[in-house]
Amino acid sequence: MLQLKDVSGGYGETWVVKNISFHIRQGEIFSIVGPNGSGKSTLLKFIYGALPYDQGEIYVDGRPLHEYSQKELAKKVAVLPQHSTSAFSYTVRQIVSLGRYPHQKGWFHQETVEDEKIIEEAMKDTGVYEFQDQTMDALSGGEKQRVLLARALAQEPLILLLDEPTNHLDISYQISLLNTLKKWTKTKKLTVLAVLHDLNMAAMYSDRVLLLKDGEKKALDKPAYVMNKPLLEEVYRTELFRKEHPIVPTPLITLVPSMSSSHSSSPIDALQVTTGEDYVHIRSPFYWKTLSSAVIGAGFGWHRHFINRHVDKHYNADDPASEYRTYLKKLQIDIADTAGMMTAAQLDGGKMKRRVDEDGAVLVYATAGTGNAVDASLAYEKTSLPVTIGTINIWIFIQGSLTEAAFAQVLMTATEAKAKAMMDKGVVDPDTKTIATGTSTDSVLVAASGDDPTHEYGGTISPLGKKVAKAVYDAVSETLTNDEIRQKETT
Ligand SMILES: Nc1ncnc2c1ncn2[C@@H]1O[C@H](COP(=O)(O)OP(=O)(O)OP(=O)(O)O)[C@@H](O)[C@H]1O
Repeated sequence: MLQLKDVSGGYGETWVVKNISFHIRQGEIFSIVGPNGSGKSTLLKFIYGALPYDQGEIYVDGRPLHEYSQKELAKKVAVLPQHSTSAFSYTVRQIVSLGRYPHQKGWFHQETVEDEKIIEEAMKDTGVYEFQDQTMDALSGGEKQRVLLARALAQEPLILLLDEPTNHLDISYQISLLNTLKKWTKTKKLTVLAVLHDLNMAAMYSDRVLLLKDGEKKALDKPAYVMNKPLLEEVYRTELFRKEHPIVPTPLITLVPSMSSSHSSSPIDALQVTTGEDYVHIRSPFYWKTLSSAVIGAGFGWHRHFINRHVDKHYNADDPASEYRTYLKKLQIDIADTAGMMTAAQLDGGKMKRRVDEDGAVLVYATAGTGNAVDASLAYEKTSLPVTIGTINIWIFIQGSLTEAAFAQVLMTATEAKAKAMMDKGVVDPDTKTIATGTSTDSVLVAASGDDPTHEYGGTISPLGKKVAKAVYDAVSETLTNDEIRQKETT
């Protein structure tokens, strides 16, 4: 649909675009990204004929660009430029109607019923229909942008060129615009070429991305390959991080503010433990990166308050998370900073274990009740829900940074160590009468202080895994002993 072969050019003698080639297929969303001044807008200007290029050739729908008259080109290519001067005294509808101009015949450019239908559809799709009778000067920057997009759509082009289309738009219109474009690539076979500054928008919506630097092609591929940390760091000359989007299969690029992440003393030593009537509170002066199944703050997060709350064995709330938030408010602890667990087990039976070596320190805190002990291998036979006290909560604080793989491996290591502790203590599933591997409501939290060292692995025989396994085994074994003693005392 749109092909560039070795295109170079610029302003006067200096080429700001150098030897660019690509072929965009029909229905594709293709974006151009790159730092300021890398030649993105200039390349777009070549394609819509606003600036002559010095070398190479551009083909639109298979035909060389220079063979098109302006009107012929306007039937195939519509543009939403970065800076456009719009006629302020015209109404929205009049501006959008201009999009039909290349399709109208005769001297008077009479609007047909078909034209009217297309104009209305374009206004509706861009959310400007309700102010169609207002003049452009009465609109905000974002609204004007949407009117100009409606005009470009009314043109019914084969190819839509957009230069930073989301510039003035609030986030809901950014998403809505890109969703609309995506829809049109499917329903109308529209081909989209967009200059985008937002790498995440480019990654989420583009089929392919061209990365430019100083007018040259640095990469041209699917977003998963172009959004490559070392490559982007080199091109943008800044430190950034790549993560995977939590909902859709696309990379997410994030920036890191310049903050010192090293702590003056051991981060484990900086943890303060306080005990209330019905809770144990571990607080830190700084945030820890956590992965947990806590009631509050589950999943990946950043926290500096860790609460293990004791509740009565008959505790029953319709919405435990909401009830827990009310509880934290009463304690005047900031919910956003908190990972909070619950247990009906006695908190004073909890155990803390610390392990230190040259690779840093690990602190494990565990509480245990075993009334709901389960043998995982026979859990499929169970039909009843947990009714008695019985949760093992394990918190693992690790000095250093963890890769995502290490987080996953630490969870495995801790689970294996817990299961072995249960086995050695002879904890039995009350239904199956076989050795239990955990309880049905166990919860775990892994927290990393975020400074040095970086732990690549957390498996059982890695330096980190060895410390975690031993500390979890010891903490769980001892808290199980306490639970056992308590049960004997109460029976
Ligand atoms: N009209 C012009 N006359 C002379 N030089 C220009 C002109 N427009 C742009 N340039 C220069 O060409 C280079 C590429 O500019 P261009 O606008 O294509 O970059 P860009 O990648 O779109 O940048 P931005 O992200 O800042 O919009 C820059 O060095 C710029 O200064």
